Amino acid sequence: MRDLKEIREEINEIDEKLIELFKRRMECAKDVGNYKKANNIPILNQDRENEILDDVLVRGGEYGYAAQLLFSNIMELSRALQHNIVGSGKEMKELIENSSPNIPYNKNTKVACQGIAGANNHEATLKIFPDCEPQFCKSFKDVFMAIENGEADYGVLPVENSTAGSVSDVYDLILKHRFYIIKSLDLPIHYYLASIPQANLEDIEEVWSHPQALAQCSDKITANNYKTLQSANTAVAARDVANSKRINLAAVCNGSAVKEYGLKVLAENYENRSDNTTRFIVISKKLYIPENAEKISLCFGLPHVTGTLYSVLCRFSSLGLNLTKIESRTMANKPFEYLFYLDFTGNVKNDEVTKLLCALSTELPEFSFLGNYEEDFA
Ligand SMILES: O=C(O)C(=O)C[C@]1(C(=O)O)C=C[C@@H](O)C=C1
Repeated sequence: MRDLKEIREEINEIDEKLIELFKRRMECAKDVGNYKKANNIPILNQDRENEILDDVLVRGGEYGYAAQLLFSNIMELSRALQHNIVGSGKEMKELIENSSPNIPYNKNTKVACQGIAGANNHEATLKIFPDCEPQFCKSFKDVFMAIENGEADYGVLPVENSTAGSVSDVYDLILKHRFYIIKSLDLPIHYYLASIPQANLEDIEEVWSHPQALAQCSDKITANNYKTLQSANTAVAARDVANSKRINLAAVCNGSAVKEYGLKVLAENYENRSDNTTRFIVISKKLYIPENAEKISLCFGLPHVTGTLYSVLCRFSSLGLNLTKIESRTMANKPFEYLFYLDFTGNVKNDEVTKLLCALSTELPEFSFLGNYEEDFA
């Protein structure tokens, strides 16, 4: 067996050559970039890349697939360099530069949320916009429509719960409308099992609530063998239980709904997990990027090329930006084609981040920058 020190010396020797070759290759890519700029030729040449990848697969022998991965990353870097030379993504750059850091708000600002008084959405809305009179909408879709039609300035929406997972309807609407996300709030959610004042815990046979709340409280509901019925939201469940006058019924709802609809608390902290938290976002037609923004959201489709998602993720991680969320949703009318929604840590004030977004905006189909915002914790 060879001595470790000796092998490492050989690796150092090879790396020295590799780095020189890599630098030479990047200089060539730069020259091609200048040529493409002068002749108005697109940066990406998929046929040329495929030709190179096919070639390295064969020449790489037993390391053929690894060699393909290496070269697809090298070409990704070479394209990134060329995008800089050409000045791709001007619109993206302007969009970011023209955004304002302060989110305007006073008590007359129109804020839309789904549900009725006492719902979790209402609570989140008041936490973010303390003195506002929310415009209650029947559905998440109506919140988006209120923004679309200019009836509301902002919309507050739940996107994810720590127990029950993503609110997929909201992600579908985000991808459809592509409004900007200008803030997020993590709100701890505690539930009560509540009934009309005449009822006792032993009387309960059936529980009403929103499907997400039923999922977040599934342990106790299942243990008690309760029948469940889905409501439009937790406050609607509370209101309907109050109106039903039935003693065998209870709602899973929050403290505001208990008060709002005069219910009796039968059990507290009904959620499966004590750290039960829901993440809400604020959407807006106008882009605001606060000074201390720390989360970047974007979405895109993928060209039918092996490893594209991987190489896009690599480009973020090479800038030290971590992926914190990824959702894939099927495209409308295109079975088995996907749109991706992603959250990364980071701030677009970093020049390298803006350059990356500019490059991606010209390379990826259906690309949208959805915002760069602060994350608050209630
Ligand atoms: O040959 C080109 O057109 C280049 O720009 C070079 C290169 C490469 O790095 O090999 C980079 C981008 C293209 O998509 C194809 C190939």
